[in-house]
This record gives sequence, C-alpha cells and structure tokens, in this order.
Amino acid sequence: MTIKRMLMDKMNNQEPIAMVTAYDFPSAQMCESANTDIILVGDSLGMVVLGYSSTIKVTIEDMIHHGKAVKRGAPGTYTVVDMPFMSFNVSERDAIMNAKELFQAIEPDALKIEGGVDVAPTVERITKAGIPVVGHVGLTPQNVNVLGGYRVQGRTEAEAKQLVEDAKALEEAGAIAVVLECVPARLAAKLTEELSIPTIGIGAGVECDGQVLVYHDLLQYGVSRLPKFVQSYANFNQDASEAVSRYVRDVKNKTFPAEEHTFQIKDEVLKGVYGGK
Ligand SMILES: Nc1nc(=O)c2c([nH]1)NC[C@@H]1CN(c3ccc(C(=O)N[C@@H](CCC(=O)O)C(=O)O)cc3)CN21
Ligand SMILES: CC(C)C(=O)C(=O)O
Ligand SMILES: [Mg+2]
Repeated sequence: MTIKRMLMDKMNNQEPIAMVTAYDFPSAQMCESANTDIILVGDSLGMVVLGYSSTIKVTIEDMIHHGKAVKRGAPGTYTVVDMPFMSFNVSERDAIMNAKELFQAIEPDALKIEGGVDVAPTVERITKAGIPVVGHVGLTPQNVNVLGGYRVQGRTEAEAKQLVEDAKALEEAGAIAVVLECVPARLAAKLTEELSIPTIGIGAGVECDGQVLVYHDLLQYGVSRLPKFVQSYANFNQDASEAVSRYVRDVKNKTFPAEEHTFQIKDEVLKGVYGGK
C-alpha cells in the first residue's frame, strides 16, 4: 500500500497515526516492533545525536547516513525523511535534484519539507516528479533564526490566518499530510477538520489525525530539557548514567571483568610460550 493510501485510510477510519522520529538501526528496530505507523528520519538528529544547537548544520549526507540505518532497522515500516536546511529553497532545480538524491539513496516512502505557501510550488514539482511529500508548518525549526526561538506559532489572528493559508497551499500542492508543530490545540483542531489530508501534530493537541514525538524525548535519552509538549515514557538518562558509573567503578575496583567474562587457555600452551614457570 502507498503511504498516501495508508494515511488516508487511517484518517477516514479515525485511527490516530503514530509517528516517531528516529535516526538509527536500534531505534528503528524498536519502533518497528512497537507497530509505529511511520518513522520520521528527522533533521532534529542534528540536535539530538550530533550535538548541534539547531538543525541548520544538518546536510544531505547526514540524512542519507541516518536514513539508510533506519531502513535497515525497520524494513517493514513506512519512512519519511526530512529535507535539510537550504536543500529545497535555493532553486526549484536544486530542490528536485536533492529530493532525487535522498529518495534514490534511502528509498523512503516520502520526504518532508518545512514551510507553507512559499514552498508549495516545490512540493507540487517534487510530487509530480514521483516523490510523495509531507508538509510541515507552525514552528519550523529551520527558521529558528528568523522566528527568534522555538516558540508556539499561530497565536495572533494574522499568524493563525497565515498558518491556515500555508496548510491549504500544501494540500493544494499535493502534500500527503502536514505536520503541525507548536500550534494552539483549538487552531489545530479546526485545521484538521478543514483539511482533506491528515494532520500530524507535535505540540498541537489531541484533535490532530496523528502525533509525532522524537524517540529520544519519549525515552529521556540524551536530551536534557524537554519541550512542554513531550510526554516521556522512560528515563534512559538516569538508567544509563547509573549503569556507566557502576561500570567505571567496577573497572577501578577490578571487580570487572569477573571469571565468567574471561577465556581460558591450556597450561601446556602457556608453558610452550613462557616456559615451565
Ligand atoms: N529533542 C528534540 N525534540 C524536538 O521535538 C525537536 C528537537 N529536538 N529539535 C528540533 C525541533 C526543535 N523543537 C523544539 C524545541 C524546543 C521547544 C521549546 O522549548 N518550546 C517551549 C515553548 C515556549 C512557548 O512558546 O511557550 C516549551 O517550553 O516547550 C519547542 C520545539 C522541536 N524539535
Ligand atoms: C519533530 C519532527 C516533526 C521533525 O521535523 C524532526 O524530528 O526533525
Ligand atoms: Mg525536522
């Protein structure tokens, strides 16, 4: 089934779409075994696993490196890959060639592009070239230096109207779904009702057709401060910190490795090498 068909079926049957952002083989395996509907190889990988302070330094090569690992870990799960900063808005030609490169190298089901009215013609061109596209409006982290921070979007009447126009332009351009990031819940609910394509929310309330969260946020794994919209379901930071500290202590104490972690050699072999002492 195409990703578009799957998304439309879930929307029409009112079955919420569960999406997780993941970046590597083990996390993809975990998402697949947990029946995640879609794995997003998000450019948030720049912040979460590469340690950048924004998503701006993420490259096509980074996306390919992580995207391929995710596909190996989750061969049976739908995947969407983010087009990184400046890979789709320099020129239409560049956008198409970059989409081609990502789509051929990773073989995902769709690509995702941040932006609304401004990128709609690009979304249409890429879609017509044969690559399904997911839109992304509201807080678009690639614009953090213009927006002035990671803040809720669409709170004023002017901003809310623009957001609605952006989402409609994406729908019109043929986008298969649209991510709503950090949008007031009641605005997201209205928009979800109005659009014919599914909305996938992050910080956009429960009325969206689906939800997306970052794997490392769900698990409190590596990330320190969690945005307000995150529900964490585990605390890997605490478990990992305790575990690694215990390992370091055991090495210093020589209580690790123990007998059961070591390999044996016959006496006569050792004698042959070092003599009869
Ligand atoms: N780990 C992680 N999770 C994400 O969801 C995520 C990333 N990284 N990196 C890329 C973007 C950046 N995102 C962010 C980052 C911070 C906030 C944040 O701190 N927001 C404030 C809201 C302030 C307000 O306007 O009221 C918060 O307190 O939640 C929101 C989205 C979402 N994306
Ligand atoms: C948070 C989601 C929507 C995203 O774009 C990412 O993980 O990069
Ligand atoms: Mg992203």
